Amino acid sequence: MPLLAPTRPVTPVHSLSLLLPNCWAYHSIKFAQFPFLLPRPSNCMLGFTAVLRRQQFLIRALGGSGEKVRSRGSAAGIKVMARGNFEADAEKVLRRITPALDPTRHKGQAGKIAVIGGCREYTGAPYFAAISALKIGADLSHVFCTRDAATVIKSYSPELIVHPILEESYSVRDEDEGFISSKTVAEVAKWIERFDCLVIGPGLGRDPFLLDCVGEILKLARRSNIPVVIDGDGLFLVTNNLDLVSGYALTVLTPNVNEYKRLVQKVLDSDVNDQDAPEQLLALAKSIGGITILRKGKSDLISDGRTVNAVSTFGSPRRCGGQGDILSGSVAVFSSWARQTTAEVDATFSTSNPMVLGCIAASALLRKAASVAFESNKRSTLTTDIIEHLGRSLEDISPAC
Ligand SMILES: NC(=O)C1=CN([C@@H]2O[C@H](COP(=O)(O)OP(=O)(O)OC[C@H]3O[C@@H](n4cnc5c(N)ncnc54)[C@H](OP(=O)(O)O)[C@@H]3O)[C@@H](O)[C@H]2O)[C@@H](O)CC1
Ligand SMILES: Nc1ncnc2c1ncn2[C@@H]1O[C@H](COP(=O)(O)OP(=O)(O)OP(=O)(O)O)[C@@H](O)[C@H]1O
Ligand SMILES: [Mg+2]
Repeated sequence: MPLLAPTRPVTPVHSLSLLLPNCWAYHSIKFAQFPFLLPRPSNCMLGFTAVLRRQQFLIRALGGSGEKVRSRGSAAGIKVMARGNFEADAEKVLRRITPALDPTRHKGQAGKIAVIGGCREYTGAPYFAAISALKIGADLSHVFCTRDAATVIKSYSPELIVHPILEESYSVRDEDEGFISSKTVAEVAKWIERFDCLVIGPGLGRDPFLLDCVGEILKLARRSNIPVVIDGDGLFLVTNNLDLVSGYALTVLTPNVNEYKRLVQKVLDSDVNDQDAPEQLLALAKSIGGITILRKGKSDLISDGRTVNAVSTFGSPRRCGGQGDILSGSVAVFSSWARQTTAEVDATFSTSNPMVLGCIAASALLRKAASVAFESNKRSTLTTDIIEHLGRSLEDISPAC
């Protein structure tokens, strides 16, 4: 059965949660809008078996035991936690992590983001990611790209700080590669400590020399403890060099359908299984050492190897290119805010992984903005239209004052 092809209409109130003690104060596993996890009158027994099988899988995957599941029980005696509508939770996450516009704060405190991407072919993707970060409320947004892409990206917006430092093979002689690579990494090193998060990959391209340099930048980010969101061609790099991120908890991967397929094949040596999508994602994130993965699709699924969350609010039926780039820039901002929030504001909130919270918030906001943009633009909705609605959509959920 396809992941989200319910045989009957469902509202998003179906939610299955297991609460397990672990090193976060607790972990909730929620499957919003996975109606196939719930028993149906027509295939009741099969439904129960599937629920039990999946619960047991998750409990095993988390190293817990069946007794630890807290339950209100269900009519059928199956341990199902009914924790309400997930979509409401996503808005709550957005409200909790979005910082107040405090006049005592100085420039930079609402977020400094850098996008590593942009080459001869792709200048739109890094622009979309970087400008989305600003439109949501980050203070500064940098782009590190190739020389060819830099002038183009600058011309899109004077708001972005653009560094033309990356080089592709065609512009570098073989004997200069070592020197150029060190120079490139040194340029990024001058800045890296100032950034709250790097977005690596939108519009990066697949030039082998350039990807090698970006691998070194990723190692530098990891040594410096800077969070990273890996998207687009950054995922191509990481899928072929898993050690770059394995076990680095401040990593978020945001694969689309193709990128996810490659990742699953490489890491789990299997095909994508839409029937057991949450379990497979959980296993994948766990196999890469507990990094966070946001699997994009009709329903966005998010896991850090301990929890699985879904964001399923309807966005827009338009699938124009660039929406994933908005998402990666947004995850960078929201996860940075979530890290600040957990440290400064709410002790009980620190029980949740800020990278996961950032993904939930970004996914919910993008979907809302896409839906509003589609309302007025219909079939001609473009990524730039969605970006224009990010601010208003966030304002509706979390007013600035
Ligand atoms: N306006 C812009 O600037 C936008 C730019 N964008 C940027 O585009 C880049 C690719 O992202 P995408 O989303 O097209 O990748 P995806 O769905 O995996 O591939 C689709 C098919 O294409 C192929 N393929 C891709 N790249 C290839 C390459 N370099 N060389 C050869 N083949 C390549 C791929 O083949 P495969 O890898 O499966 O062999 C698959 O069949 C990425 O940097 C993204 O950020 C987007 O964000 C949109 C807006
Ligand atoms: N079938 C779908 N229905 C509704 N929303 C979707 C669907 N597929 C993707 N999305 C949403 O669109 C956003 C972008 O996902 P998509 O899969 O298009 O990324 P992408 O291919 O990386 O995009 P980009 O063109 O920027 O590279 C995600 O937030 C996702 O939730
Ligand atoms: Mg993409």
